[in-house]
Amino acid sequence: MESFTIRTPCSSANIGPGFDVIGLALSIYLELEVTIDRTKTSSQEPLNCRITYEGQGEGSGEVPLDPSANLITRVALYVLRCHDQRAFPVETHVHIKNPIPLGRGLGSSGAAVVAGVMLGKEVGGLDLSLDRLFDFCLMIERHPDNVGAALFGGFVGTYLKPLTPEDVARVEIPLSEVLPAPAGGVDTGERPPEPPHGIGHHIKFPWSKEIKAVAIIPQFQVATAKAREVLPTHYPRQDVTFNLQRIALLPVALGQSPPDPDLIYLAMQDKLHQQYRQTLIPGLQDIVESMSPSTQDGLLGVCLSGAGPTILALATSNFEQIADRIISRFKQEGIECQWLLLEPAEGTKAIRPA
Ligand SMILES: Nc1ncnc2c1ncn2[C@@H]1O[C@H](COP(=O)(O)OP(=O)(O)OP(=O)(O)O)[C@@H](O)[C@H]1O
Ligand SMILES: N[C@@H](CCO)C(=O)O
Repeated sequence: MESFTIRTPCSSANIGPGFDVIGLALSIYLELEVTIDRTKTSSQEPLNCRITYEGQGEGSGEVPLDPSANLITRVALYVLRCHDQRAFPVETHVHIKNPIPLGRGLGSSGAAVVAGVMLGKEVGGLDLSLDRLFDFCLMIERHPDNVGAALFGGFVGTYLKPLTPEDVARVEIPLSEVLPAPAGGVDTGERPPEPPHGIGHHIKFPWSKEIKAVAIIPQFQVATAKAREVLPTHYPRQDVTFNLQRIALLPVALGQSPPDPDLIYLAMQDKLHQQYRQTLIPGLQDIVESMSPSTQDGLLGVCLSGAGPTILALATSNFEQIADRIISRFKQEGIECQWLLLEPAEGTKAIRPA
């Protein structure tokens, strides 16, 4: 019996001004426990793959367990089919352990996509570099910040290379043509469109060891697609300049030891997405504007995590006090929250027993 575990961190995208650019991998991990029984020659399971989901896991009862409908296994099948493997090896079992809350701004879909490409690589015995896996991720999740952080780990800046018009057309292929058909769909035997080479790139930034991340997680979901629909298609020039000025500071400010709270607070301001998402996340604007290092000891800065509704506070101390203030502000809106103290995490790994 062959067995291995894939471990992928959650992530917080944007960190204020770095919309669709900056990502931070954080210490909650999606784990896939994978076994392949190579002694079997045939399987009763659809696509030779049985999925089980840890009972208490986030998304349990919500996430489909059919391998042609589950995001993780659909992504793995996409990678396999690009390499002329139509199904999983006989007989594959994927047990999903997921503590990452879904639709909360902690990169659950990014983690699922990254875990999926790694699953495809491992079960298919494919020789694919992390950079090539990033290309596959970007055919599915079109903004690079969450998948870049989840794949490579740490605090990253991500960027897309300018593509030829032909490649632009290829990356804009509808998801339905990239991912295998969901349950009930017919396998036409066709090869899906492969990603162009080197679509996405990343650079790792230093992270000051003193800085921890307090994640305040409201008990409601905001789908990323919805949180992108509320954004304008055009921005005033002064708002773009505002973000450019801050993005130039952010990686330097968060890498300095000891951290400079006033610089970090300034560097985490945003005018491109947070104010528009207030319509979906009651209290958001007040939370990011009302707390600062001068009113709260230990605080460095506050922002929306990804597309929300989670709030990310960066801090060096007084974590519980900071979380309590944000939780009580959400309470005024009738919203309950939980909070977690998180640290930067390493990237995705496939771990095989020694
Ligand atoms: N472990 C998982 N297994 C299968 N599907 C998942 C899993 N995790 C997330 N998903 C899918 O991703 C969706 C959530 O993705 P969405 O992009 O809306 O939010 P998010 O990734 O949690 O937040 P953000 O992108 O703002 O950080 C879920 O509704 C589900 O369809
Ligand atoms: N950069 C993305 C992250 C969410 O997945 C956004 O803010 O929409």
